[in-house]
Amino acid sequence: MNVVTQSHIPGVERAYPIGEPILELDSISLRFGGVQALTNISFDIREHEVRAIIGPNGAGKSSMLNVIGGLYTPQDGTIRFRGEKFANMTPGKAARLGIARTFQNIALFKRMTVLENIMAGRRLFTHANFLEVALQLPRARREELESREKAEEIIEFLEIQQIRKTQVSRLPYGLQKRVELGRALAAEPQILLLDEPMAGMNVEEKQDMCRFILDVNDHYGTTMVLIEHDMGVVMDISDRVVVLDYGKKIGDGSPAEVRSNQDVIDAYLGVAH
Ligand SMILES: Nc1ncnc2c1ncn2[C@@H]1O[C@H](COP(=O)(O)OP(=O)(O)OP(=O)(O)O)[C@@H](O)[C@H]1O
Repeated sequence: MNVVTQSHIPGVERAYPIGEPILELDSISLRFGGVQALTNISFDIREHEVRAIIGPNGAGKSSMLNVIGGLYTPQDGTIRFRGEKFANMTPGKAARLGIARTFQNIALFKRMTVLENIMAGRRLFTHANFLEVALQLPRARREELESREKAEEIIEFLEIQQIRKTQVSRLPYGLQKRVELGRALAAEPQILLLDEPMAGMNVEEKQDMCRFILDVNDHYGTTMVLIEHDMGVVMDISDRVVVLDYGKKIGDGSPAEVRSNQDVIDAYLGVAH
């Protein structure tokens, strides 16, 4: 197997070399009434890699992410996570397996602060009931402290200390996206699904987001699956790219391989986006 040991920083060894497939999608087909959103799609995602899904509008990228995250159940095909077969993934199962995601339209609690939003991402790790929290019983206090500690670590990592007590609705779009990344990280995911993490950002915000995606991958070893329209961004930060068009897979490989694939050039790269 071709193990990639090169870090995203040239000349530096990767702390988490790319490993075996952690997620395998086999012959996935998904229909909405008469619309065939995905047709017989198979590909895998290796542990610790940055994997991109690209394709023109309506190609099926979001549908694919929603199948992985358990929001959509495909009519055909299977998903394997660390070799275990799942005919029907659900959002709850995905979360328990360590699959977290961000959304195209920011899904934060707008009236809460940055810190509170990131702490909200810890809910998988908190078990205290309402009464325990209200009475501040030992388990509730301990969980609250752990959540806060983890949230503060993430805030420092994402360089958002200055806004930790700011209400999210007051933040510019690019920073809200960074907070959303932080909230997903609070769940300590093994796989992070990013739905157009750079959409609507200016060049500077995009550069920042790219850096944080690579930093997260380098520092935590988190496997990343991202959908992105900006081809430049995808080619710069991805280890491997899968290309969809009209719900079918037309390319799969390294950025260089995908770039020189004629079907991809015809279907996607030749089209102005
Ligand atoms: N919930 C749904 N109900 C009905 N049709 C849907 C649904 N979700 C997606 N589709 C259809 O499935 C096809 C693939 O859509 P999808 O959103 O997955 O593509 P995409 O590549 O993410 O597009 P975009 O880049 O525009 O977001 C489209 O024809 C779309 O209209």
